[in-house]
Amino acid sequence: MMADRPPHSANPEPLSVAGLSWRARVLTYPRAHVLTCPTAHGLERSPGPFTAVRQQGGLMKTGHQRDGESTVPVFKDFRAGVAFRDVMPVLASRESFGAAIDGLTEWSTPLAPDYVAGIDARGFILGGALADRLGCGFLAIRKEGKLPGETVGRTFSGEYSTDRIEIRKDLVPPGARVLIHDDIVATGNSVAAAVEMLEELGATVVGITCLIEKSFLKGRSRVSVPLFSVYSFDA
Ligand SMILES: O=P(O)(O)OC[C@H]1O[C@H](OP(=O)(O)OP(=O)(O)O)[C@H](O)[C@@H]1O
Ligand SMILES: Nc1ncnc2[nH]cnc12
Repeated sequence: MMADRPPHSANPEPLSVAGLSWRARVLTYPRAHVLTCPTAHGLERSPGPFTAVRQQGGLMKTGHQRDGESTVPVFKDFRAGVAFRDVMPVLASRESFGAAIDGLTEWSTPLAPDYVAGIDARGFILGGALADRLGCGFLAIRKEGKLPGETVGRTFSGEYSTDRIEIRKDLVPPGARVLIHDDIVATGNSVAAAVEMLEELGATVVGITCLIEKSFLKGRSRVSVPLFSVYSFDA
């Protein structure tokens, strides 16, 4: 099945992303291809271009931003002395946004989720785009007090704050296959709380994706489901 995704009419010229043109990326990850991807049904599939990009030293490189350090700058005095990684430049760049969503889609497709659950608030941005690429519904895991109706929730502490997150009970069918997405996994306590809440509702959490992982905090050890990060920082 080939592309049914409309051309990117605002930017018709091909863009270079790690040696791949925008046109090539569109053809590689068309909506129709994602929806019918053989791996979603347990068959083999050759690695896509994002795999090749990640093999070049472990960090995604784009034509404009050469490495993760410059793409995801650190602000040291922003929140309680934590090395705050700002995702906004990644999202602001059409190229790095596109390459990130390609990578997240490539990794998630074989897991065949029914829903992407994004964590309030930054997890909604790429989480929503990913749900659309995967042909999934989107579940909002919100901060305390934002959702009507019956909810389940968990309270946890992260790098710089203590928060409570909640999800509506009635929107998660028992047995649903759910992929969790957040912008950053630091301590891992947010995604661990999200896994617990979804499992309490009878869902199966098939995987976790994030844009950035502070791998030295070992957040992925807090969960027992596969976790994928676009950028991983070990300091
Ligand atoms: O792995 P952890 O240590 O739990 O940290 C990761 C979480 O911390 C941030 O949440 P914050 O409440 O600051 O997010 P927002 O700006 O998206 O509201 C981030 O968006 C993740 O949700
Ligand atoms: N170091 C960090 N930078 C940005 N967002 C975060 N959320 C939790 N830790 C963070």
